[in-house]
Amino acid sequence: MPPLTIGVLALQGGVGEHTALLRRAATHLPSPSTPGDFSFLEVRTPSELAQCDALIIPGGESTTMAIVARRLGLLDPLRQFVKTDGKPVWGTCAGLVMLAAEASATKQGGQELVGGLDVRVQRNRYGTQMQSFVAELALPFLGEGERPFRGVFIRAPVVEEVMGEGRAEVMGVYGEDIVAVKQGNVFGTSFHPELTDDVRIHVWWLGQVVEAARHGGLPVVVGGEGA
Ligand SMILES: NC(=O)CC[C@H](N)C(=O)O
Repeated sequence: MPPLTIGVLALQGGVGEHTALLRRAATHLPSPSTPGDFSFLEVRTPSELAQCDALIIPGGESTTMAIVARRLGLLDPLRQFVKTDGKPVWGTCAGLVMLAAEASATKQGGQELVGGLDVRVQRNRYGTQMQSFVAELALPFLGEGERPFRGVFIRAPVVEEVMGEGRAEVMGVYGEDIVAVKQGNVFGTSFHPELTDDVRIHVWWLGQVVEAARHGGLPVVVGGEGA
């Protein structure tokens, strides 16, 4: 299999942290997925995006990210990457907001989204930066009997509604709140695994990317339109 190029959208937010954890995660994948099987690319232009087999959209500020993406001509290529090409994409925090079909608690006039997940998110569910917290999350997709994952929540969104025919699969909850969700090729988490030194979710996601490449892509489960 040719090396896979994993992009991290680098308009704003926790870019370096994701790249560092991806590099570490690559060393944990079972052979033949050795680190040499991957290259990592910070994505700022449509032509960089076109080189990627998979993409992470990091945390930051989704309104800013959308404005910058629009200015750089990246919004439509991102929509195509996620919804037409069906490439694996993972959004963390603001990245989850970008991948949602709808976002509430958004100022008048709304914000542009990429879409891909048939969900409505509520932004800033737990309040301001000052109300940031860490919570132990049981994440079944990491495997049976795995220890909890330390979820870092910073002005985090939650999935307040799974829309449509419920094609988005709930992957993790915090109390009653949905904080991890997956729909075909699209995965989103409310929290920031890249701000921990726990590689497990990055390892799991890279494993999904490798599987998708082996089988010619993950199923695209027609996602939300974005705003
Ligand atoms: N840590 C974060 O990514 C915060 C997300 C931000 N509150 C937003 O709505 O876009």
